[in-house]
Amino acid sequence: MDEPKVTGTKPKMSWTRKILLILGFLSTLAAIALITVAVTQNQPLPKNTKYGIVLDAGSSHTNLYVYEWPAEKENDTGVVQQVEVCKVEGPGISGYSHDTENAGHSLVQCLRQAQGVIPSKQHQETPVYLGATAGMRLLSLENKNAADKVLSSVEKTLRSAPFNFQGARIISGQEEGAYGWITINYLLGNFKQSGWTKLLHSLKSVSETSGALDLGGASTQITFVSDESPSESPENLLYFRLYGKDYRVYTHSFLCYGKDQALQQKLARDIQSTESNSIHDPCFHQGQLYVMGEGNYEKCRRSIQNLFNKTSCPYSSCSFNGIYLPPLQGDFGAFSAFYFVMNFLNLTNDNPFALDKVASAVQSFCARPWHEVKEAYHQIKEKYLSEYCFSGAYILSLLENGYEFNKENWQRIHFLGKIGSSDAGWTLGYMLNLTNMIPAEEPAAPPLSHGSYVGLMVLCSLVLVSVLVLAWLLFHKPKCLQKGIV
Ligand SMILES: O=P(O)(O)OP(=O)(O)OP(=O)(O)OC[C@H]1O[C@@H](n2cnc3c(O)ncnc32)[C@H](O)[C@@H]1O
Ligand SMILES: [Ca+2]
Repeated sequence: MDEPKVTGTKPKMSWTRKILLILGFLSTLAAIALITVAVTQNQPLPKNTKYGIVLDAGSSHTNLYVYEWPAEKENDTGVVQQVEVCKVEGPGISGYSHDTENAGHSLVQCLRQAQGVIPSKQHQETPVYLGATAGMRLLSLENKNAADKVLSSVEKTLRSAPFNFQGARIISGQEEGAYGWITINYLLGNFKQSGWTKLLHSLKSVSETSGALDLGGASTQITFVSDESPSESPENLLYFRLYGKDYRVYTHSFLCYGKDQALQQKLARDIQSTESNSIHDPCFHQGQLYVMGEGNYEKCRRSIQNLFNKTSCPYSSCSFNGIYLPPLQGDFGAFSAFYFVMNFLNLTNDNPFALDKVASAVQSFCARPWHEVKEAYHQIKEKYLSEYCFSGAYILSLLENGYEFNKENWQRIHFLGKIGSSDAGWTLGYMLNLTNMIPAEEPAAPPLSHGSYVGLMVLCSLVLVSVLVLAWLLFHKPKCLQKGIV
């Protein structure tokens, strides 16, 4: 058998193989360079943060909120968050009706605090808004001139701050309700309508937004999506188109049914109905000063119930005072004094209690003598402490007798103070609206994030190298395999 001839010269490489070899080598180098550049050089751009300030000029006090958000994502839902809150010293601005000049001055310290939070080079571009609520609504009804002077005073101070002043005005009860509803649903991510969330929402039969219950010092609001059609009371309806979806929202604001005004209404009734010189009030702890507390929850509930006129209703259903209320729909977020009081009584939904348990907890608290309560909670401001019994009973009356929550739907109320880092309240929704940050249509899909971009680069490079290596192996079969010699 002839042996294969062995010659001293190496077999010559074909041109195709040479080109492939060079290409393979260059591609490998390119892929290594790409990966190195993607991982080491392509860092995300420095964060471009924007800021906004809203002052909530409530009846009991003013709060200043600073919000921040990434500039490139401002139209996304859920990206704005609270970074600072400053409680203004002293009363709400309506408390300056006899000292109007000083209303503005009271805000100076909190404005300084905001200057410390926001980088100075961004002060001029940062919008600042002030919205006044029920205290100023009442003052404006009683004394329009004093209310105007208070507003001019706060405007003067806000204009002299280094921010971009955008207005100081009294907002309506409907706006207060609507912006509170927008705030909590924005923060809860209920407006998110992309990918899986969209699919889930379309499968869910329950309401996909949460109703809002706000209890202030001078007014209270109830706001929720209502499918009741046609509405018996169109003036209570608002229509929104947010992130590509339509919402039909019922809202009502009850002036004088905030917890301070309700207490005043009740005490005024007590005074009218008493013949003696001192008031015996079942809503205050026994032994309390000024008002002779009786610590009687049941009697307290009965006397509060008189504040809600349920005798006439021109509609198929009413809350109270002849105001239309459609059937309650979905879950509710209850904030401001709803939360302060229930949180103090340890009755928030972190440990959900049935309605009768809540009532008996308030009952036992009311029954404790004042000296014992004062000793047990000496760290709590006496004004708040002395009123928790009344406030607990008032909240239950408002929810049960006013809005007709019952033991079946009670668990649908969630008492919440904050959502993430942001306080629940109307201010965030107000700013989102005024800065056009809640688009009517869903924003276009965002471009790739930095992480996804790097990942994709690495993956493409690896695929490229693998393909070239495979091609090389196929073309570069050892001679023996090509000739079928094993
Ligand atoms: O909305 P309006 O009616 O204008 O009032 P407001 O904005 O001033 O009302 P808040 O929600 O700030 O407070 C509601 C009530 O709760 C009281 N309050 C505030 N902080 C509290 C706390 O920590 N504990 C108990 N009560 C509190 C406050 O005095 C009011 O009576
Ligand atoms: Ca308020």
